[in-house]
Amino acid sequence: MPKKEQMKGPSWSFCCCSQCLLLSAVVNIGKNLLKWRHESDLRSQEFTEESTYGARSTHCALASKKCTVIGGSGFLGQHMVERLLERGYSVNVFDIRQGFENERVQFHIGDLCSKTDLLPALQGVNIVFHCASPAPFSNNKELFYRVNYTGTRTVIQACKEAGVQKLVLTSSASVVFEGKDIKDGTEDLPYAHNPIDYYTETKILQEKEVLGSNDPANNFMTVAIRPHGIFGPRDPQLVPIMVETAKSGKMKIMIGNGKNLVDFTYVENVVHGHILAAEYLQKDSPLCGKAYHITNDEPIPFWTFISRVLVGLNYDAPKYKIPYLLAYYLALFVSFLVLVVSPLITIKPTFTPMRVALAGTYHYYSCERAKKDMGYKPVVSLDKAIEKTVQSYPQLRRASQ
Ligand SMILES: NC(=O)C1=CN([C@@H]2O[C@H](COP(=O)(O)OP(=O)(O)OC[C@H]3O[C@@H](n4cnc5c(N)ncnc54)[C@H](OP(=O)(O)O)[C@@H]3O)[C@@H](O)[C@H]2O)C=CC1
Ligand SMILES: CC(C)CCC[C@@H](C)[C@H]1CC[C@H]2C3=C(CC[C@]12C)[C@@]1(C)CCC(=O)C[C@@H]1CC3
Repeated sequence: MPKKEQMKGPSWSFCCCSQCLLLSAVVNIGKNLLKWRHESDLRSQEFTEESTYGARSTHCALASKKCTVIGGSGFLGQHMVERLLERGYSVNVFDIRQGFENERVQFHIGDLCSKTDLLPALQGVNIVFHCASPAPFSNNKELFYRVNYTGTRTVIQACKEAGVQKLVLTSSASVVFEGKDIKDGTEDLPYAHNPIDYYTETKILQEKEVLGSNDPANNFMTVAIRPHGIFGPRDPQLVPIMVETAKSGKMKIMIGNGKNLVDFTYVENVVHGHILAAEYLQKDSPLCGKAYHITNDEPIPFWTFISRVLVGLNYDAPKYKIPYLLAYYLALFVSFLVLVVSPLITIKPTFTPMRVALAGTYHYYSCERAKKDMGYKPVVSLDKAIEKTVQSYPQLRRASQ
């Protein structure tokens, strides 16, 4: 709407004859209209330029910018919160712990499995981002089932009850991965019949629940984002595990021939994909009830990525190679031994069949659907992402010898 002063009546000039008055009024109205049109063009131009989120986001961005990030204290969640605040959203965080301090964020501490805990965090909120999960390497099956599956059902119920309109789930590209090569996999691939671990099994159940609950007729729309191999500053997992493995001297051998391409996705690109999805998710949009791969769109040989990060942190790149199948059966054998001795001692092996599969096979995914339906394009290239990540871990850098 034009501002008040632009709406004010025409200003009268010195001659008072009726023709002149009429002419002057018409001229002034014309001028004001032109001025308003120009300013409104500028405003929309400003929005489009400032926004990488496309024209269709205008409605959402102006109408409602209140959201809750479930899992907002975690690695991805914190990056989500930072970007959402920059984009002018008002942000609630719901998490089992408070991971950081920020006076602009309203924290709600609770367990997502409890609707009573959730409901206060969802009042007056239009969009919910659900990116909470137990850590993927946990062995606690019951916890995965409770949080990822039944907990997500509770999130859906609570969203509906609180009148939330959009639910954006952080799923995982691994929901279609069975430990066998996937090259440029699309979202049409079926869910894994034999998921690589229990974490993935419950991510499948979770995604099905969220997409199945999409109900635009009742003003409840859902979408699932499937990232893969998220990395970036403050990640407590990927880079620290790599460095830990290198420090213990176990990072000397490459699994397979070193050529297998994999997606590693910079956290800011993952965040960008989530926000785009939220802003493009409208009643009539193709996003409703669908899953979207979000990657860096630059698959890289697994061992090249590992080597670049390690060398960047002053560790040696792995040099030797072991055939993939040999490594896989060795890891199976190790798991068997660990199981046998488990009543006596608890061992957590680094070398697991799941990690061998992740390290030795091709698994990269097409993000064409996200490009087409929401204009997705990575905002940070892989080179820049690796550079930024390496720089962000000075404490993990090996001192020069
Ligand atoms: N990291 C990756 O490479 C990939 C991750 N994903 C998905 O992305 C999402 C975010 O992952 P990431 O940021 O790495 O994970 P984090 O573990 O860093 O963040 C998850 C957050 O959720 C919290 N949380 C766990 N259980 C509950 C609960 N019952 N109620 C409330 N909060 C809870 C965690 O608390 P606490 O730390 O105390 O457990 C943590 O703060 C997850 O859904 C994951 O499955 C998908 C693909 C790849
Ligand atoms: C010890 C080395 C041989 C491997 C070190 C790197 C790994 C820690 C990571 C390489 C691929 C990553 C990955 C995940 C976790 C960390 C890696 C195994 C996920 C399992 C995280 C959760 C998901 O949803 C899927 C990810 C696939 C890739």
